[in-house]
Amino acid sequence: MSGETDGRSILIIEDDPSNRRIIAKTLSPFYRVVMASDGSKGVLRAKKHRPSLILLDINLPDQSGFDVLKTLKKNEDTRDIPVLCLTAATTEKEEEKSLSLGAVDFIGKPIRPKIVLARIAIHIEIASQRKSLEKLTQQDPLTGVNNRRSFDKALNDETRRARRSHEPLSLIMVDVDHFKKFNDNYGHQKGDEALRLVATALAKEASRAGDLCARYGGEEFTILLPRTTIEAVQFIAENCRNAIASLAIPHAHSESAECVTASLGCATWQPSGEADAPVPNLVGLADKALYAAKEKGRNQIYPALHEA
Ligand SMILES: Nc1nc2c(ncn2[C@@H]2O[C@H](COP(=O)(O)OP(=O)(O)OP(=O)(O)O)[C@@H](O)[C@H]2O)c(=O)[nH]1
Repeated sequence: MSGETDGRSILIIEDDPSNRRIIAKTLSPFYRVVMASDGSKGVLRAKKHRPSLILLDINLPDQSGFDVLKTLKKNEDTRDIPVLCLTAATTEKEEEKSLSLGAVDFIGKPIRPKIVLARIAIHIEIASQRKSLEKLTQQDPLTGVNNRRSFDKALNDETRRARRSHEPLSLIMVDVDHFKKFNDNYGHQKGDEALRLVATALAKEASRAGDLCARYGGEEFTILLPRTTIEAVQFIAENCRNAIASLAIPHAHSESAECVTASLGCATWQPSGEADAPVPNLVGLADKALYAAKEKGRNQIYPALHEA
């Protein structure tokens, strides 16, 4: 262990002050330590601090540690945080219950500091490897932005969220213009480089929390914009178009400009509030708008054809 926290933190949910002190003293040279003396405070601090790991005492004054564990596992913000359970009365039943509710491990009291430290280190390492793997499965390897699979999932999640909140959901489809000619004249490696630059420029424009920029396939990208109105999406699309043209990647064989440009189509869904109202095919609508932008001469945006 390096002796530095590296931004990693541990939340200790334990009612016994002397145990809290021993654990905190053991951990503080290596981790930032946050403490809570009961289950309710523990859940609140877990949501607020999003610690790297939680040490959870099973016997708490206000509620059982099992209930805290259930709450943590149900909540989107805390469910992926590894939880290590602690208890004095180690019975097989308790141990089995903790693990089946989603705890990663179980430590019996009295606390043996070196064992606690070693187990924490193992579980933090596993969690960090899992995070890296998860990121890899969501990323397009060429450009580093989200991949199609990640986009499909986000579209599904955001559609459900928009239905619940009645907030608008917008989508932009982006297609690089005359890209076949770019590859044919400058080569595939230069083509790949151009796609990377375009992706980075688009990701910068879609940087609000919840926005998602993804490579939809080939030289086509998509931007998902929750809580974005039909007017706002056009503004963002125009910024994206401008950001790509401003890269000034020479494209002497384009019929639209002297540099790499893109055409963009927008679509917006404003949920009506009726629970069974049909969900529009946002990708299809944005694709139609994109086609219209291409037809009109490329290097331009085409607004949503109609409010879906
Ligand atoms: N370098 C590179 N090229 C790609 C990649 N994926 C797709 N392409 C190329 O993108 C080009 C897309 O060509 P088309 O679909 O004909 O479209 P276009 O030439 O851009 O024409 P318009 O879209 O009508 O403006 C093809 O030549 C593909 O080979 C990639 O990962 N790297």
